[in-house]
Amino acid sequence: MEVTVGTAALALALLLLPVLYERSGSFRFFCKMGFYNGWILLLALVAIPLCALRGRDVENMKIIRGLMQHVKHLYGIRMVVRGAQHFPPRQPYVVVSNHQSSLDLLGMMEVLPDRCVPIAKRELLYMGAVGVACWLGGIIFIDRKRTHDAISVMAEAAHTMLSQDVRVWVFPEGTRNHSGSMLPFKRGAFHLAVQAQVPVVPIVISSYQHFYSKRERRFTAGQCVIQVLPPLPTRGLGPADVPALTERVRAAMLEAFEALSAELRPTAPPPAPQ
Ligand SMILES: CCCCC/C=C\C/C=C\CCCCCCCC(=O)SCCNC(=O)CCNC(=O)[C@H](O)C(C)(C)COP(=O)(O)OP(=O)(O)OC[C@H]1O[C@@H](n2cnc3c(N)ncnc32)[C@H](O)[C@@H]1OP(=O)(O)O
Ligand SMILES: CCCCCCCC/C=C\CCCCCCCC(=O)OC[C@@H](O)COP(=O)(O)O
Repeated sequence: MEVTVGTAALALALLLLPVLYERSGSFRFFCKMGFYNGWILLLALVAIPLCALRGRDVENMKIIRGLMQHVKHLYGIRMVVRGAQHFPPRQPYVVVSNHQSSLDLLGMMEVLPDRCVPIAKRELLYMGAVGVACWLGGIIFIDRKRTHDAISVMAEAAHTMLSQDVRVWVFPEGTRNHSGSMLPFKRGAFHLAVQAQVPVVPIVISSYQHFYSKRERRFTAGQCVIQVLPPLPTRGLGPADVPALTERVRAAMLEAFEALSAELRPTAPPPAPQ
């Protein structure tokens, strides 16, 4: 009898789910984000054996990129890349980009150059299969609570970039930022570029506000522009130049971010005729 009641309750709940999905924006939001995380976890399980054939290797980022590129279609997100010609050919560089949400992975995978690894917080390592896939992809992990250790890891990265022809992708805001602007930039990425004497390539991912908002629990289809800005050389610069370089790059990125936000903002409907 208990089994029958339980089964009936489960069947009813399953029947109600599509209704709830249709009627509740919040429920839809949580379903979409849950599926996003679950799907990435599943993709990581596919990526692990493929990447393990090489061991920990930057070339594995091509596998991760390839496996991730369809995800935007599942959500109806159209991605437009502008300025891809600005990527310097055949040389190491440091990419810096704004960081709004875990959705940034989609934009990153859209433009990720070959032999380019992100710098990520070490907590990602403990996300089960995702952590293992990230490790196999050669992602560089830093402990944000230990500044001295993080700086050592980045100094080592400067060496690796030159000796192994590797590019590095950093989110200089250091954390996700949903404010609709950009946080002050931390200087690690710019020290890294100056230490390795390689250019900084700024990338701006347009605001998600018109199709995604964590606060409002809104996630619909939409368009995202990924704008690659002209690289800034660092040859001849030293540690004393890092603050000015940081501010120059942030100002250029903020200007591009605001221009994209204005361009993509849905235009208000025309006023109703009197
Ligand atoms: C298909 C299968 C899929 C499976 C896998 C699925 C998905 C994975 C795929 C891809 C993964 C993508 C990765 C995801 C992205 C994750 C993004 C993140 O994790 S963001 C968070 C981590 N990143 C950062 O924090 C980078 C930015 N931070 C910095 O650069 C910081 O400066 C810092 C180095 C971390 C240190 O920060 P802290 O707050 O502790 O200190 P300060 O910034 O105030 O710096 C103190 C002082 O030190 C100087 N400094 C900084 N760096 C250096 C350096 N390298 N060398 C010398 N000096 C340095 C700095 O200038 C300050 O001094 P001063 O105040 O005098 O200027
Ligand atoms: C055995 C443990 C199993 C745990 C399973 C966890 C499952 C998680 C599954 C998929 C997660 C997919 C998203 C991973 C990539 C997220 C990248 C990201 O955006 O990181 C945030 C980081 O930039 C800044 O962090 P904070 O904003 O400071 O916070």
